Order: sequence, then structure tokens, then C-alpha cells
Amino acid sequence: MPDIRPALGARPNLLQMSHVEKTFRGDIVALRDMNLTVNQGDFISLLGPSGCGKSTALRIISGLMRPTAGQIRWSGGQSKDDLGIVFQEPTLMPWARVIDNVWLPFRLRGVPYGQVKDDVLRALKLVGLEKFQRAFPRELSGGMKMRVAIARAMVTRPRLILMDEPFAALDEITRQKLNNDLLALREAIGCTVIFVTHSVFESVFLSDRIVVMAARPGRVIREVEVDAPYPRTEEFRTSPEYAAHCRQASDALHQAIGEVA
Ligand SMILES: Nc1ncnc2c1ncn2[C@@H]1O[C@H](COP(=O)(O)OP(=O)(O)OP(=O)(O)O)[C@@H](O)[C@H]1O
Repeated sequence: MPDIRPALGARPNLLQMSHVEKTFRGDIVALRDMNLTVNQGDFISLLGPSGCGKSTALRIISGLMRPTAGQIRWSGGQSKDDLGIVFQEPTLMPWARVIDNVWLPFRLRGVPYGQVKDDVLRALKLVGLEKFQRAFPRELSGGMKMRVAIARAMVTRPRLILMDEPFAALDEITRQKLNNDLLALREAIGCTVIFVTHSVFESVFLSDRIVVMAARPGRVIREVEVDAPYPRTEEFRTSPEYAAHCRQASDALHQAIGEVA
């Protein structure tokens, strides 16, 4: 399938993060003057060393946390209710079957299962788990649990999906497979993604923009554009182009680590 999304500069705006600051307990400056433009269809990675404020930025965008200063402005017709979130832990309900875990976002909105059955089954099919709909989380591998969490985040077809290091605890092969599947899913539902990671390789494979952050205080120090077209395949993962982008992102990350006071 060809990449039919508008070029980076031509995408309509989804949200704007302006001059966001977050201070904890009066003196821990987690974020300072963070500005981020998110456009429809972007796949943005927030890349940076531990403690640079990646999760804090994600929580502020989600509305789960209020900034100390600055603001998040959503473009017309959008709202923070129009998003799905995937955390590092799959956070499934252990007593509920896979299908009930995926139905949860609808259930919380009071929508009966019968009304959204097709959406729930479609989401499970997209993550390759339709045969496991009656299973309990304890019967699944780590990668499968994460697939359920992703299905749950996308079942309402949100415009924006926020992912906080979702694959960090998985082995490398499972992680690469989930990276491939995530891109395929993104094509299928056409959402925007903001993805937090420590991994240069993962960020280059997935994103079209990498926002590199430095710590103390957490701030954006560089944006790296990955202008390779989607779909991205194993061929891309072993190409000189991929290696060149990894070098660029890695240099920026070293700069970020070097800038820690
Ligand atoms: N609730 C909190 N109370 C106090 N300090 C906090 C709180 N949450 C985060 N911090 C601090 O804010 C800074 C940024 O934390 P954050 O978790 O956003 O970083 P991160 O880049 O996501 O780190 P990691 O990659 O290790 O998950 C850190 O110094 C952290 O200790």
C-alpha cells in the first residue's frame, strides 16, 4: 500500500503544546518551555535519557496531569477525549477475558457490548488475536498482552494514540514484530501517534519525526525528521538510509545526555 498521507509540512494541525512547564514539589523542574506541534497523521517519537520528562509530557498531553504553566491547544473539533493510551505495562483486568478488556473503553462510556461487537472484533483481528478473544490475560505471553492493550487503545478509533514505552519490557524479536504490526495498524485506522522510547532504533523505524529531549530541566533539544516513506519493511531496517537516520538520532541523543547538568 503506498504512503498516501500528506507530506509532513502539509498536514493539518491536531494540537499545539506551547511553553509548557512542569514543576514537582516546588523545585523538581520536569519540563521547561516545551513546545511541540502535532499534526494529523504524524508518528512522533519522544526520545531521551531517563528522567528527561517524556512521560510527564505525555501525561500533560493526555490531560491526566496539568502543566504548571503553558498550555495544550487542540485544533477545532478535537479534544483530549479523542485519544487512546498505551502504558509500559499492559494494565489488563486479570479477571476479565480478552474481549471484555478490549470492550472496556466503550463500557466506561455506557455503551453495551452488542452495540460495538463489530468494533471489538475488528480491533482484535487487527492485532492478530481474534482466536484468543475468550482467553484470560494469564494465558497470554507478554507480547500478546501488549497487543490486547493496543487493541483496547484503538477500539474507539481515536484520532491520537499516546504510547509510553509500550515495548520496553519485550524481547528484541517480539519488539520488532510489534513495531511492524503497530505501523500496519496505524495505516489501518489512520491515527496520529506520540510514542515514548529510549531506543534510537525503534524511534527511527517507527517515526517520521523524532523529538529529542534532554534532562534537568526536561526540554526539547532537537527534532530529527525521518523522511523515509511508509510502509517500512525489513528492507528499510537493513538499509543505509536507516543506518544514516540512526546515526543522526544517536548524535542528538548523545548531545542530550551531554547536556545533563
Ligand atoms: N509525581 C512526581 N513527583 C515528583 N517528581 C516527579 C514526579 N513525576 C516525575 N517526576 C520527576 O520528573 C522528572 C521527569 O520524569 P519523567 O518520568 O517524565 O521522565 P522520563 O523521561 O519519562 O523518564 P523514564 O525514561 O525513566 O521513564 C524526573 O526527574 C522525575 O523524577
